[in-house]
Amino acid sequence: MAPNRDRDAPKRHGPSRRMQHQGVPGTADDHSGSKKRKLAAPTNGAIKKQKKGGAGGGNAPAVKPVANGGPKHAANSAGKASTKGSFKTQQKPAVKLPKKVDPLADDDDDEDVSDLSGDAIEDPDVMENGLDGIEGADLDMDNDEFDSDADDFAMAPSGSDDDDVVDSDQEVQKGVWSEDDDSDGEEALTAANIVGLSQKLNEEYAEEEAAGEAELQDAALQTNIAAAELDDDEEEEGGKKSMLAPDLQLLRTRITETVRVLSNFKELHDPARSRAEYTQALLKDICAYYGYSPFLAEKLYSLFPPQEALAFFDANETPRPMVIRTNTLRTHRRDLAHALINRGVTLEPVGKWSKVGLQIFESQVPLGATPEYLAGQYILQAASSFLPVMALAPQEHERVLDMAAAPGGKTTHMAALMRNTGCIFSNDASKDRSKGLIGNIHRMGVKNTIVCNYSALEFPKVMGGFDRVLLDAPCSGTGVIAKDASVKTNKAPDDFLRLPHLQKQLLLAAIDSVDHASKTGGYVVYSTCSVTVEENEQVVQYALNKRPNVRLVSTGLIFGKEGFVKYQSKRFHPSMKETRRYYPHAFNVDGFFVAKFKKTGATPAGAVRAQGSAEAKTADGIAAAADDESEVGDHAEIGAGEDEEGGEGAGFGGWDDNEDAEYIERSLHKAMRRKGIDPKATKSAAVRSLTPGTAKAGNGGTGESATNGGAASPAKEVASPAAKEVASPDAKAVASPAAKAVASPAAKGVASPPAANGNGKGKKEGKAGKTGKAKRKAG
Ligand SMILES: C[S@@+](CC[C@H](N)C(=O)[O-])C[C@H]1O[C@@H](n2cnc3c(N)ncnc32)[C@H](O)[C@@H]1O
Repeated sequence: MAPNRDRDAPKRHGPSRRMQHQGVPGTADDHSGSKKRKLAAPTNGAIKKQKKGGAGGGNAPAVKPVANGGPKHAANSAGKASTKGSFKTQQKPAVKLPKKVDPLADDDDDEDVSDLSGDAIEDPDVMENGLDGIEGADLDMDNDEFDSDADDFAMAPSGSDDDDVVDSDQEVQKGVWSEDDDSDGEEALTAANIVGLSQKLNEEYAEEEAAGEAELQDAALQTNIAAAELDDDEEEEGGKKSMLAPDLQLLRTRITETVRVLSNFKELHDPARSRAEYTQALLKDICAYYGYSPFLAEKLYSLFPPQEALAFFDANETPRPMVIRTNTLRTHRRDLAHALINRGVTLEPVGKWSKVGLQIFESQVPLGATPEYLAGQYILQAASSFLPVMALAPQEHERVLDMAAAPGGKTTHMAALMRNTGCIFSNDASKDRSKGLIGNIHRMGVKNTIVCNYSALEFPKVMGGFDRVLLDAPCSGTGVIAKDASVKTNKAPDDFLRLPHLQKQLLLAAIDSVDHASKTGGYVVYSTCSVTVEENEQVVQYALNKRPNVRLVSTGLIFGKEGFVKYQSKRFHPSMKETRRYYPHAFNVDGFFVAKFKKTGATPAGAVRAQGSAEAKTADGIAAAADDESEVGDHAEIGAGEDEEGGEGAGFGGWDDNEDAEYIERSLHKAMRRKGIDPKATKSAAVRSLTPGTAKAGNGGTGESATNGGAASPAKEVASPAAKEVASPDAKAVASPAAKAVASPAAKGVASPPAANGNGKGKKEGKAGKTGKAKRKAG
């Protein structure tokens, strides 16, 4: 039902969304909030960088359409202002591939380029591809995306000015992409791409024209449907739905008109109709036009003012641009661009905010099978997925945990930022998805990563004391509807209770796994590819309430909208402004949410134990779900559990059992059914032990209860030594018993007897939790 084209929509001025730059407009500077660390300087005649004048100077080269430049194809002036001058050359697709031009002049602005020894690469694939020199770059914020591994790459001594761009002689020797003349840099990329881009734009335009024509003809045929007949009441006649397809053009017109009225209600509304009536009518039309369930349409609509909501729904009809992330462990963006352009790929830098992303416009070759791909020089990754890692900003030599890591887009990005030093524990609950994770790690030359397969709820018992933790949480995927339109109809109210419940648990586990005393870190980043408040601000607020030892800090990301401090009747902590929301209509990236916490003190052992008890109880369900393909998608959730209020220390708390009991039960039943057990028919002790009511009366699932009999799960072997070895001071307090809990039947959930320790403690901790809540409650 969702239309592909929208003739009535206000014409976009500028390139189609696919062609638009992603993220921040070109005028933005580099990450302002971040200290930039520079890398090695050039050894042989550094390539000087000349900043382009004007706004967006040095931004990605623009490619203005050459022909048929109607409004739809006007260049995105904001993002591409700096490159207007280069356009003339595009008119001559004789494509004199410039001999001495840097195609990615933008890279020069921001990256430090080291001189690298040409014979330093181990990977034979890389050699085969003719990349006889690999250089790194200082790419994001305060992170350098170079491989500093001395075995692989020889780094030249540093010494350049921060703003200077340096490059190796090797690049100059490549001729085509010489940096000698930076002023030609943008032209070079433009020229190199222009044939493809022009052709693509012309084709797009022709396609749109043809589609428009067809739609007009359709509309002419359908004018038998009067506008009034589109009212739902009248759509049904004699209990039968009209057989006529809804007139999309009429619907669109009516949507636009209703939005116009709602945007200036006082002046424009019909006194006979209330605002609520207008809104209801609009939502019905939105459902009919875009194909959403009424429930989700309303949920998403309520996030924005009417006009913006419409832009959001529209943006979900258009795919985001395809983006690849350069793997700076293997190559340099400029080299990669060069290689791909030579293969007939039309591309340009993703935007000023990233120095590793390349936006793909067109490709003659499958991008998942090029020699460069197979050599691990890049990964196909949505631009928005760069953001959580940029916010986390892992440093070299740190210990980092990626809690929900498969298929590894963010793990491999982190490894590049850390230049393959330190250690990343890359965890995912799904064994199947972990295979892809392992594949990417190998392909991309990542050497500092240990892959594990736990439910992340089991951290920090498995191990703790990390310098940084990324929780890219399983979510509903309301930010990626353009990719997965099934989200429009397959989400129910239940999902927005069950998923947040799991997300809250995971976030507490993430916080408890971080070493607050880390000299370099002590940070947690929470992200989702969803835009709902339930999965974002509400989860973050929950963590603030339950863990007074964290506070929100700036993500350091230079674009994105502030998180909500207020949403409908809900009020969040004022620091929620530090979180960032991303929308397809605003930034041409997938919908996303990023929050960054700094941990300021240890989590009391009791709080961690209480948290752990619930996780242990549901571990079996989690394991079952983890390998259930039907459930595991990029935004699939695995497992949900319960917890008892617990933990030592005022202000710390576990779960609000009553609040969550219903969802937990449902989730447990679901897990049972997946295992082929009818939860109703089999009222076994095991099932009963998992139900919220009985569990509460039990032993709390602490270390003690965990040792009670039964065969150890495979987790035991992994968990015990690891926990002993690496637990941090605050994790240490709980490491041993907790590790046991992982290994024990309690961890397997159904097999363990209910934990003791219940009510008295629960009450006490509940009170403590309230104290924390009171402290944190937003004004
Ligand atoms: C949004 S995806 C992660 C994407 C990944 N960070 C990346 O960049 O490639 C969410 C992941 O969470 C995993 N997951 C779901 N429930 C989990 C749990 N309880 N513990 C650990 N991982 C879980 C899913 O298997 C899925 O791979």
